[in-house]
Amino acid sequence: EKVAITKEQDALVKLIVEAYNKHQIPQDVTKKLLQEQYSTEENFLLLTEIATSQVQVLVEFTKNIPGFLSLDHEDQIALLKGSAVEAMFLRSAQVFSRKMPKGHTVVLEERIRKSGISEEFITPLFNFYKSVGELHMMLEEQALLTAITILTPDRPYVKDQQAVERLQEPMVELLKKLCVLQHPQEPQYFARLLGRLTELRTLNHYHAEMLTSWRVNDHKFTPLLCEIWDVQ
Ligand SMILES: CC(C)c1onc(-c2c(Cl)cccc2Cl)c1COc1ccc(-c2ccc3[nH]c(C(=O)O)cc3c2)cc1
Repeated sequence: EKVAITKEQDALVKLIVEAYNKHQIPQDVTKKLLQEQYSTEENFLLLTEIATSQVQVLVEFTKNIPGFLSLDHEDQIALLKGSAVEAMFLRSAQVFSRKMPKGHTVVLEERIRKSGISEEFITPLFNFYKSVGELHMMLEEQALLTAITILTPDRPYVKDQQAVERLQEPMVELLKKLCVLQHPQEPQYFARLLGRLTELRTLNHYHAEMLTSWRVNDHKFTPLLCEIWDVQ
């Protein structure tokens, strides 16, 4: 039967996209990608600054997700902590595929490759970036997929999982409809998007190892990253 977006769904996607566009890393932070030195230390410090700014952006985006602020406050924290790494992988991957301002993509890749991350994590990391790039996601899809990732009910320490499911389900239904409408020639497109969420979960594991190896080499993180990643 004909798939159609309801008035409510149209309002929801507009709210999510507006929040997604409104909260971006400030230019003065990302333009440092082109300016600072290229030592492993400098790269790590710059990526730490960008990640910290990205977390702040993520928190603001999350607060704009309809219904999120009505959740139990401890569950709000549990969802943010549980999804931060996945949301940042998704955001940095989308930025790669959306071709950042002149040359940022190449420079960001260079700095990630030379920031003290061991080779065994570099490969899955850039495979993920490539698989997201190949999807050529539209802005609405990127914004909804990020909101769906954040509203994952089975994160550690979430008490009222049903309340989170009630927020996530309409978003998944909406994304499914959008995929059918915007990619009619590719019936598997929605399934491929959800496949990325599964791949994101595996990256969480790699990231925990990345953090450990950085800490072993006495790398310092910012207070916000320590809080959201439970390090130091
Ligand atoms: C603490 C640092 C070293 C760190 O630890 N893990 C990761 C880490 C890593 Cl490498 C990979 C994936 C996830 C994490 Cl979470 C990072 C660096 O994290 C980020 C790197 C880049 C970006 C990012 C996001 C949006 C952007 N827009 C632009 C622009 O130019 O417009 C640049 C940019 C960069 C976000 C997080």
